[in-house]
Amino acid sequence: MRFLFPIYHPLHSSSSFPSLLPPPRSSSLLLSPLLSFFFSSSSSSSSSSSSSATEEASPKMAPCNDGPRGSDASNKSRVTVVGSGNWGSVASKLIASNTLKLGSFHDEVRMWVYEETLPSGEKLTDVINRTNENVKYLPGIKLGKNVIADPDLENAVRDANMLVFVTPHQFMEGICKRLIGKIKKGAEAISLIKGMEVKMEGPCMISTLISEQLNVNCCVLMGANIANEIAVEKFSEATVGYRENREIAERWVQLFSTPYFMVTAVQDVEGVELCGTLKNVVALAAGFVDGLEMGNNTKAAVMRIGLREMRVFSKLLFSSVKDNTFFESCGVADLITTCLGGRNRKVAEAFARNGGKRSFDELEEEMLQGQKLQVDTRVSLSRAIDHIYFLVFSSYLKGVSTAKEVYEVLRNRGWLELFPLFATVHEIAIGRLPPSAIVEYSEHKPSFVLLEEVKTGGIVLVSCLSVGTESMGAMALRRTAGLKFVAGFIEIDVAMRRKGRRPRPRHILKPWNPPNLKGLEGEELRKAAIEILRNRFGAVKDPSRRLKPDDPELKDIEGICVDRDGIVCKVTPNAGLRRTLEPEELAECHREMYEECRPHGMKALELYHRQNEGTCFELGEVVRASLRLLLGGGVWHFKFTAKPVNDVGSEAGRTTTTTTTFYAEVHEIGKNPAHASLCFTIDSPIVTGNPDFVILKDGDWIVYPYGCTLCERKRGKRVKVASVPSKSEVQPRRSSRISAKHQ
Ligand SMILES: NC(=O)c1ccc[n+]([C@@H]2O[C@H](COP(=O)([O-])OP(=O)(O)OC[C@H]3O[C@@H](n4cnc5c(N)ncnc54)[C@H](O)[C@@H]3O)[C@@H](O)[C@H]2O)c1
Ligand SMILES: O=P(O)(O)OC[C@H](O)CO
Repeated sequence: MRFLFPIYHPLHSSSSFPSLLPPPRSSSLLLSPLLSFFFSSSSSSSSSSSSSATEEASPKMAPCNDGPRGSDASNKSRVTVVGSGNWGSVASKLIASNTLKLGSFHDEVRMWVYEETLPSGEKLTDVINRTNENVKYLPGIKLGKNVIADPDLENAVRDANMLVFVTPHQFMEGICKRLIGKIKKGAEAISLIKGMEVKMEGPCMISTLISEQLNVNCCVLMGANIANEIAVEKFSEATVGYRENREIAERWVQLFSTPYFMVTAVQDVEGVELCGTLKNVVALAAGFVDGLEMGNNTKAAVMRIGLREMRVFSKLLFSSVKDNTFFESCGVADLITTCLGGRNRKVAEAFARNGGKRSFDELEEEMLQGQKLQVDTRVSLSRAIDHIYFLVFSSYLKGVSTAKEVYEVLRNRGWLELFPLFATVHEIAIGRLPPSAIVEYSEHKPSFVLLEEVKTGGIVLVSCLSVGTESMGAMALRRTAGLKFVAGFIEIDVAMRRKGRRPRPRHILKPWNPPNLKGLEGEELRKAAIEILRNRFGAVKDPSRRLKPDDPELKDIEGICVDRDGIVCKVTPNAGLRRTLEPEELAECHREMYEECRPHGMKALELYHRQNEGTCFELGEVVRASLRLLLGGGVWHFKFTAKPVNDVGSEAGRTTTTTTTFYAEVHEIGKNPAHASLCFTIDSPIVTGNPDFVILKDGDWIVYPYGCTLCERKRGKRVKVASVPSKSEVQPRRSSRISAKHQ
């Protein structure tokens, strides 16, 4: 028997496999107008069954035949495969077998070939078209007579409605550039490429690159798919990841599914793509273990840790990534197959056997027969540059370049210690560590645990420099450690800055701060903060000293972060912020905070306001009340327009209409809202003052710090225009104080 378990394969319901699954659904989804670009009216009226991509992955129920073969040719989908390597050729074979059967596709499948001259002197394209075999990348396998090799990229894609991208990822940027403006309007794309690009702005998934550059929707298809095995029709599975349009995902499922290639769809493009990408790094680790003959238990351990790093990394990069995706073919199955039988594993094993003395490039060239680059001296200059780039900077061995790319991300985001396996693999690959280091990182392991603890309500110690940075601290944490909500803060303002100026102590203390910090200001606060550093981290032996960014005493504190002004601005022993955010990132944090949190905050404020009509509150109370109403922690952002200052008793009766932005943060310790604390900071070019606030209502919210000074900019200078009354002058008419702390 070929399979150990019964399988219903819907595309071929005549399959001899017994069905365990429900019968195929009707084809109603295929009739959707959304798919009109795919389907002719005749094919729509087909009585065949449809596949249905569901949010939860489920075996697809694609029709045997989605329309009569005689469908109107003008409405049929044309498929082009961009790429013709080992997997590209197998993908073309799979697709070609289906386009012959499915009425809504043109029979012909175009396959773009990166032209090469074979040792015989013939062009690879000509040989493929003559023999129906990719003699270089998939020898011995007939692709199907309807696969037409085309060396002209622009020509190959011109008429395609469905584009399948399957080249080594390093080439995609160049390919996309060439294709801008050349793609048919309304075309759909899918990427089979395992890898990612790391740009200045951060990591970029290949599907995103394709979508953005070519202005197309792009799904992904990944899975446990060693091409040579699928080429000889050994059973395997794959996962299509889609963003929103599940009907399009179904169409891809239909195009790829065969009795020996079972495709399911999940609504998680990033998750699927990251699985396919990151498992290559783990496969290198597995190869090192094999090369060192460490045995199966060690290999399994490396795979488990690798899977965990894959999941954490993916979720930190994209909060939308779903856990279930890791149980699909693209996840654990691809990880296993690659760690058992992939090329990455194979070359990594040889690397370790050679004690890391022979480079990956050298081994790859020697071992991956038929799948390595041969520089063609007759290629054009741009091709030659591509070749050189390819030889120098990249490798067919996706794992090696992906390990480097992942490492870049980890380093940029301060996550290196959170991902010891990923980091170690790269360091071994570049010769910085010996292969044996693959099992020597266990001391870093607690980082994971603590990261997760933080997520579920642990305490993060944060020290912030100045007004505004506490919000940023929260956002920075969210960015660098991927925390959805910051569980709690202790803020300490440890040092002051600006040369030549007397340090101006500021403090923003949380009600739940440890007693030794509460109410402290200035020098006292600084000393207390240093005490924390001393006691908790064993740093800062001389408390009278000002801390510096590169202070040797801070060097061993995990997670220390020093801000641009040279102030220790954050200590997160385990949460992951290892650097100061760049200005653009700060701006991004502001934006995120605004977009994500504003609706909740405004809703809460409005609700509270309605319940307390005409009352004058402290902002803190409103926020505390908001917290109670929403029963949640988090970081909320409020934006207020400052009203004429005479509303709050301006001296001169002058007005200012500058928009002022406040950030209100609500922190939660554990899940108990009664233990919530809050802080709020003001980030405004016009308002200075201490962090107590008054709100007056006059058609709109007006929020000012008590006793603040309102200024206007005149000829570049700040000029005082009004003072807001002090707290004692503005007594709330009705105080509904809710002591947020430890009630
Ligand atoms: N091979 C597999 O088993 C397998 C399985 C699943 C996914 N994948 C993924 O599919 C993608 C393609 O891999 P593959 O195995 O088809 O390729 P491959 O490694 O077998 O072949 C490399 C391909 O790159 C082409 N190439 C060389 N220089 C080029 C250039 N300058 N510009 C454009 N193309 C150039 C070659 O012509 C060849 O088609 C990769 O992302 C890989 O991770 C591979
Ligand atoms: O041979 P590898 O290591 O490139 O892996 C091949 C495929 O990605 C397995 O799914």
